[in-house]
Amino acid sequence: MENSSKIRQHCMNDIYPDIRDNVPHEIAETSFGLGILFGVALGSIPFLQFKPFNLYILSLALFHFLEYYITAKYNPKKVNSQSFLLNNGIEYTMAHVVAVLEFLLEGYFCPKLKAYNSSKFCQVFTVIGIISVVVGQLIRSLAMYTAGKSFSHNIKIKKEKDHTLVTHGVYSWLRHPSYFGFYLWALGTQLTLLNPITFIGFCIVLHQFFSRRISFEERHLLDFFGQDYVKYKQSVKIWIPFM
Ligand SMILES: C[S@@+](CC[C@H](N)C(=O)[O-])C[C@H]1O[C@@H](n2cnc3c(N)ncnc32)[C@H](O)[C@@H]1O
Repeated sequence: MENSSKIRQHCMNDIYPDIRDNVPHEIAETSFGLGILFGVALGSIPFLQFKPFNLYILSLALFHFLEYYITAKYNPKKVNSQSFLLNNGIEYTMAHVVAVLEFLLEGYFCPKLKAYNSSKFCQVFTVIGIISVVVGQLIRSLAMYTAGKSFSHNIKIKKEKDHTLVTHGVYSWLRHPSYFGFYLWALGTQLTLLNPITFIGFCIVLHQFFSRRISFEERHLLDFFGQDYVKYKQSVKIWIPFM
C-alpha cells in the first residue's frame, strides 16, 4: 500500500521515464543482447587463446549497459532507448570495427603478439589496459551519478530549469570527468587488445573529438552559469593530455 502511494507520488512528480521514448520490448531486447554478449565473453575466457578479445567484449557490453542503467537510475527524466549509446555515431562504430579488424589480422599473421601469456611485454600492456578500462568506467559512471539531472548525453544549448552547475565530487578534481573516463576507457580497450595501430588512432581521434566537443560545451556553460563557470574553469583542469 505504502509502496503504491510512493509510486503514484513519483508519477505525479514526473520522475519516471517517458515510456514513449523507452519502448519496453526494445529496452528488454537490448539489455538481453548485452547480457548474452557479456555472458558468452566471460564464459568462453578459459577456452579461447586470445583472451584480450573476451575482455574487450566484456568492457563494451558493460559500458553500453551502464550508460542506460545509470541514466535510468539517477537521471530518469532524460533516459531513452538511445541512452545505451549503441548508435554513438559512425566514427565510434568505425573505430571499433577497425579495432576488431586489426586484432583479427594481427592475431592471424602474428598470433604471438595477441596472446596475453606469450611475453612479459604483452602481459604488462594487457594489465595496464584492464586497469585503464576499469578506472575509466568507474570515473565515467561516477560522473554521471554525480551530475545527476545536469547530465545529458547531448550537449544542452538551452538551459533547463533543473540544470545546476556541478562542482562537487569527481567534478572537483576533473572538469569533464565523464569525457576523461571515456578517454581512459577507450584507450584501455585498445591496450587490452594489444592493438598498436588503433591505440595511436584512438589517441588522435579522441583528442580531436573532445577538443571540439569541450570548446562547444563550455561556450554554452559560460552562457548558462557566467562568472561561476569562469571561476570553476580557472580552478579545475581537464587532465586529458594536451587539452
Ligand atoms: C555528456 S554530458 C558531459 C558532462 C561533462 N562534460 C563531463 O565530461 O562529465 C554533457 C552535458 O553536461 C553539461 N555539463 C558539463 N559540465 C557541467 C558541469 N560542471 N555542471 C553542470 N552541467 C555540466 C553540459 O551542459 C552538457 O549539456
